[in-house]
Amino acid sequence: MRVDFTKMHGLGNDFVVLDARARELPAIDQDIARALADRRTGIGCDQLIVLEPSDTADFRMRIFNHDGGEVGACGNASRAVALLHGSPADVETAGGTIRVEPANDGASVDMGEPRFDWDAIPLAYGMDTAAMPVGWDGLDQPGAVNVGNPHVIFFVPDTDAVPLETLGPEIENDALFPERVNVNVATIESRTHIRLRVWERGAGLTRACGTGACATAVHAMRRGLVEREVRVTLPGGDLTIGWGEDNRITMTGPATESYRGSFDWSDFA
Ligand SMILES: N[C@H](CCC[C@H](N)C(=O)O)C(=O)O
Repeated sequence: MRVDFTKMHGLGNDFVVLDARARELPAIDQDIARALADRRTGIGCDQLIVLEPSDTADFRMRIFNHDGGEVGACGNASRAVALLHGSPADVETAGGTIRVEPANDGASVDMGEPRFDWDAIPLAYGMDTAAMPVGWDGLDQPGAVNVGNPHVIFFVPDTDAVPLETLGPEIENDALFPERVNVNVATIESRTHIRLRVWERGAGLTRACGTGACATAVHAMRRGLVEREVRVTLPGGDLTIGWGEDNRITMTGPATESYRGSFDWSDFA
């Protein structure tokens, strides 16, 4: 069975997008997702995105990390899907329903409301998620926010000085995080500018993480460190994050279609 795909990215965080809204695809499992995401033997991407019909929204977006794990949110992919869809839409995800609005060379996404309760992150036991009494090798007193997926956020003097390639997986897989976690290290450059690097759960170091930018901005706002709209600079570029009086997070930034292709399903199944 030949299957079409669209290769896309948001600030270098890249995706293989399969559109199963008009044509049903065979069942996708962790093994197939991992095989397609593999950069050596597959098509290669940080996340595999599958669009499907939905009973509760305009359509459904399923998100599989590079390691095959299915997760609840992907900010950069939400903008890519907005560009692909071409008009405003409500999109069902495992982490909640979001609203995407395509704009010139990207999109704005209403990512919904952040969750701060320890058991909504989730954490293995109760604590103050605005200033957690934990630390790892010089990274301490983080915050935690769920924006459809779990994030832990550390403020540091210099994001580039943090050995995220070793500390990231250590924290990602710590027993404190029963569903693992995305690890954010951020520097507050000003009241309207944050610099951010992310070790992503199930994908490792990526060029950008949209939900990481949302979680980090909201945590910094919660601590009173920045205004309610900030520019977040990731290795791949900038996103604008707002946290409205309605408690909803808005993320605005670029999205890019790289190329279109097709593959034979039996090569990966
Ligand atoms: N690694 C994330 C999913 C992708 C998030 C990131 N690519 C984004 O743009 O939000 C997780 O396991 O929750």
